[in-house]
Amino acid sequence: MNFEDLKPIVEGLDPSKPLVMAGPCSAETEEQTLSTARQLAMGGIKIFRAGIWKPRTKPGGFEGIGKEGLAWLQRVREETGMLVATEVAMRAHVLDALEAGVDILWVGARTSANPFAVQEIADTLKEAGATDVAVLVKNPVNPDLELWIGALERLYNAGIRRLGAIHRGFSFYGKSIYRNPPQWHIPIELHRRIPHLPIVIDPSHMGGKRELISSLSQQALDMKFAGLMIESHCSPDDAWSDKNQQVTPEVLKVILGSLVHRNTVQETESLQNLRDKIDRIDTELVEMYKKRMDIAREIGKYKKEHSMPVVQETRYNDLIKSRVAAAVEMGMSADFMKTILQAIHEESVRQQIEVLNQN
Ligand SMILES: O=C(O)C(=O)C[C@]1(C(=O)O)C=C[C@@H](O)C=C1
Repeated sequence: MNFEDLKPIVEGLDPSKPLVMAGPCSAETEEQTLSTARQLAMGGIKIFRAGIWKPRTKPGGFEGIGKEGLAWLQRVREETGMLVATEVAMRAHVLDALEAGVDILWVGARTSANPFAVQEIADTLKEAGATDVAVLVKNPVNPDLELWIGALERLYNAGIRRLGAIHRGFSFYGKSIYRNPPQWHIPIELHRRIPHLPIVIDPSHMGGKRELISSLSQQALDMKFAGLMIESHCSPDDAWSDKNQQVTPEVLKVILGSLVHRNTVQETESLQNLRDKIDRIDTELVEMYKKRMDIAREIGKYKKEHSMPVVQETRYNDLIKSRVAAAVEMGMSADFMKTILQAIHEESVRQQIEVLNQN
């Protein structure tokens, strides 16, 4: 599926600028919704987001104001002229949101991980003849690119052409500075696979902390993603959900104003020279890997003759330790070097198993 006939998420916005959606995690009261919306509109925001139905991890928390909040979104639309967006997770949400004239629906990370729920949303939109509404699909909580693409395909098959993706980072068990680590290679691969699909970055959910919003937004722009969805609340510390990751409209304006837009497409000779150097180094690297694999195969023969197991943990651990230390010394990250060594080791083991199985 090539998604070639996609339409813009919304009409009338400058396509050379990132699309910015902002608003509170949840619509809590009419006053909080409208006050936030008015301030955002004054700051130049054109798309207002607010959660009405909130899929929370555990029961007992604030699960969204429900249908009542849709009337507040309608008021936001009428008063400020902003477009409005909310999350839908099932048929009833879709029907209520469509009836209220919501412009953009998004499918949340917990829902996009469930093909039955996504299909229900897609079928409901098709049955309602609402294929011109914009739908953004958040990545599934787990880093499964195919599942994410599958969700997009279900909506595309239902006739949705104002389609986009939202990258909000992936669930993670353990310690990380991020609430949902970005794992940028996954949205980069999504862009490679579906180049026409706009991908909006959600730094609020990625970082989980307001201090990280600015740097994550800058990274998103530097990687040329299509837009940003940032949580903004008129009084973040009093928010009923996700208070740590929301900023006031005023702070949001400062963050957006300080982002650097690197839009130059012109390529000079000096850039070409640098790229030529990288090409040569990459060629050398590939040749070096080949040499390394040839030696690994020789070791494979030795292991076959001496009935030694292929994986040698002590050697492998020593090797990681020394290479990682050297890389860190040279200013590279330990994770980067570990990832490379793991990939090399995997291929080395694969080659040796091949040797072992030869007659
Ligand atoms: O030193 C060995 O025994 C090897 O087979 C080489 C090698 C490697 O690629 O560096 C591969 C597999 C082992 O687990 C350890 C190291």
